[in-house]
Amino acid sequence: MRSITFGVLTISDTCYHEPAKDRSGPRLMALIAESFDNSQVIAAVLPDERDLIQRELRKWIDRDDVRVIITTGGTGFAPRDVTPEATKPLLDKDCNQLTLAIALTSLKKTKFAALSRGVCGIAGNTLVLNFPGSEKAVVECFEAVRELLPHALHLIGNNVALVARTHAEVQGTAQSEAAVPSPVKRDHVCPHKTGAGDDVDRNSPFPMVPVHQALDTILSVVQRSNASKQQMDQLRSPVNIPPFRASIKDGYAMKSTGFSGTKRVVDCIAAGDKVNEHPLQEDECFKINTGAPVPTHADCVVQVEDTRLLQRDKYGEESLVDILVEPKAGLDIRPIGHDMRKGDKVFPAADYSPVVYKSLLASVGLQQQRRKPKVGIISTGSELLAPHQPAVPGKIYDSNTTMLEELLLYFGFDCTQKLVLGDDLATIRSTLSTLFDTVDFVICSGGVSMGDKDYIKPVLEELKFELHFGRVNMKPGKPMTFASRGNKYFFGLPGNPVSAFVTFHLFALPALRWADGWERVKCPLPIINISLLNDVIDLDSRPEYMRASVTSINGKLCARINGNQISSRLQSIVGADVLIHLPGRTAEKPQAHAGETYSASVLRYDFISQYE
Ligand SMILES: Nc1nc2c(c(=O)[nH]1)N[C@H]1C(S)=C(S)[C@@H](COP(=O)(O)OP(=O)(O)OC[C@H]3O[C@@H](n4cnc5c(N)ncnc54)[C@H](O)[C@@H]3O)O[C@H]1N2
Ligand code: MOO
Ligand SMILES: [Mg+2]
Repeated sequence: MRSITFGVLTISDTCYHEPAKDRSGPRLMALIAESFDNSQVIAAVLPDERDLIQRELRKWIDRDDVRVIITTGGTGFAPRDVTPEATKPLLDKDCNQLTLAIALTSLKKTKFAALSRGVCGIAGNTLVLNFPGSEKAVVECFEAVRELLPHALHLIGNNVALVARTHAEVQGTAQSEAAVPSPVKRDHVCPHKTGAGDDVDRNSPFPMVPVHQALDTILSVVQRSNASKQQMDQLRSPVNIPPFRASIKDGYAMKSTGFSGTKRVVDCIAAGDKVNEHPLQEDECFKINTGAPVPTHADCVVQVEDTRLLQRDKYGEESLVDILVEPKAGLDIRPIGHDMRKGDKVFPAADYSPVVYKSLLASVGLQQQRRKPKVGIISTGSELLAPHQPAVPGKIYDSNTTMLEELLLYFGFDCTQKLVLGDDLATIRSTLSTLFDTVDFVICSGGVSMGDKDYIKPVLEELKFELHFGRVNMKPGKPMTFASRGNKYFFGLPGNPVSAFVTFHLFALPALRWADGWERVKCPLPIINISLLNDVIDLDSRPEYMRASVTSINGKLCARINGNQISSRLQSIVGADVLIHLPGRTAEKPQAHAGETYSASVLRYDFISQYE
């Protein structure tokens, strides 16, 4: 099934200079994704410059896959509002009635809609619609045309085969009848509420949301706790580091008021010794080791390399050394509290790395636990056997419980509960209704797709969870589900082991980090650009997250896909350094080729497998 591409063009001087201020463009993209399965969106932000707008529109109109362009902004009466003027010369046909439909819908909401001069028309095979710039107006205008779009595209195509296909594409179904399309579905009515599918509509009621939108939703729903940050902010050191004046070098401690030349070695001081308080003459010194306490009456250390041994006593101990450099006060001594003073903040900034947290705590003699989100893991499936059980016909070994627990530990989170449940409505219902008494997050695998034993979504609805999304436009991981009730969060990862692996990294991990107070930018895995080594890869209609291993070739990072990518084949995670992000297939770009650069999420710290 081919996807349909929408173009969303934000036209605003302000948004052009500060893209973060663009709310209407992203809102339109979200509306498109939730209304039309199998849609792609390309987007751009331009200033109110007629030539620039026209050039971008022309480029998009010339693309085969772009079937609808929606502009937002620049339709008003201000001198710089030129969107309609930029659009009109490109149109082959005016669509005045569509313009009227938008105007009538908007006028019902506000009389100020009369101040929008947006036009609608057809350019080549592309429908172009001018919407006003405000987010509210964009939602209203989209509502006015949403149900008309499938039929409009159908008619613009004017080709029976294309019409049928377009219809199927826009509806997100594989059916190819060319009947008048029914309105797109948005209601969250789960067909498996009773365990039996609805006979009339056998499609999922959940729109496929784009990956970035799914993550945005998660991070806007999950509450960010500053408990960890506060704990780090408030933690004061109970000790000085070093607690005594410590020698930085192996050498000789002496008085700087003395001189270079011959000195008697009066004693040897090792790390762990008490501070030596004996009087010291200017022609005397102590032999001393790195990390050992500098004697009270010495004020500098001269490293062994800058000395010469002159004599040993009868026991073989050094007795006379020649100091070859001028001793300077403070030389090679770390003063008390040099690295951290008693009462100082242990963490100058929040750092959530368990390595950092635990080692700094250890350095000041503390062992305190950090408050982290409480997480429970569930694997669902009546076919699952624990790895220690003997093989049984019809059953398979459960890899997800182990995988999810190890991933939590790897990323510094704990698993407080671990459960394996059969596909049984009552068990799932009763377990979920009590599990949240003790955990904040449940990361569950399986039971979220279209089977009559996929009970997760109906149980969540029964338990009054809000289902934020139930499908994501990605491969693997399509049935990925996220729900919440108050500050309790449920991640329904698809059961296929690789789907669970990928969706854990892309959604559950960022959510846990966010809940733990991490900065937004640090919540997802780090992303790098990487060059593809495989000759040709056929792109899927869904954006795909392929497991790949990284080779550094003359310093350039390159990735090779790890064999068969079917979501049941867990072996594809062996040696997987990154998830390479391949875009959904378009007519223009059906394949990925060697040498092309793609983004990739780094799965682990030691992420380069080979150097060439
Ligand atoms: N009619 C449709 N069927 C399916 C669709 C769809 O859109 N329409 N989506 C497919 C996709 S994509 C995925 S992914 C799976 C996910 O399904 P569920 O989340 O409901 O998972 P299950 O059906 O329970 O299991 C799927 C698969 O994975 C195996 N599995 C499950 N748990 C474990 C485990 N803990 N360890 C190892 N393997 C596990 C299970 O035996 C199944 O083979 O749905 C497709 N179906
Ligand atoms: O999306 Mo499913 O996760 O392809 O296997
Ligand atoms: Mg299933």
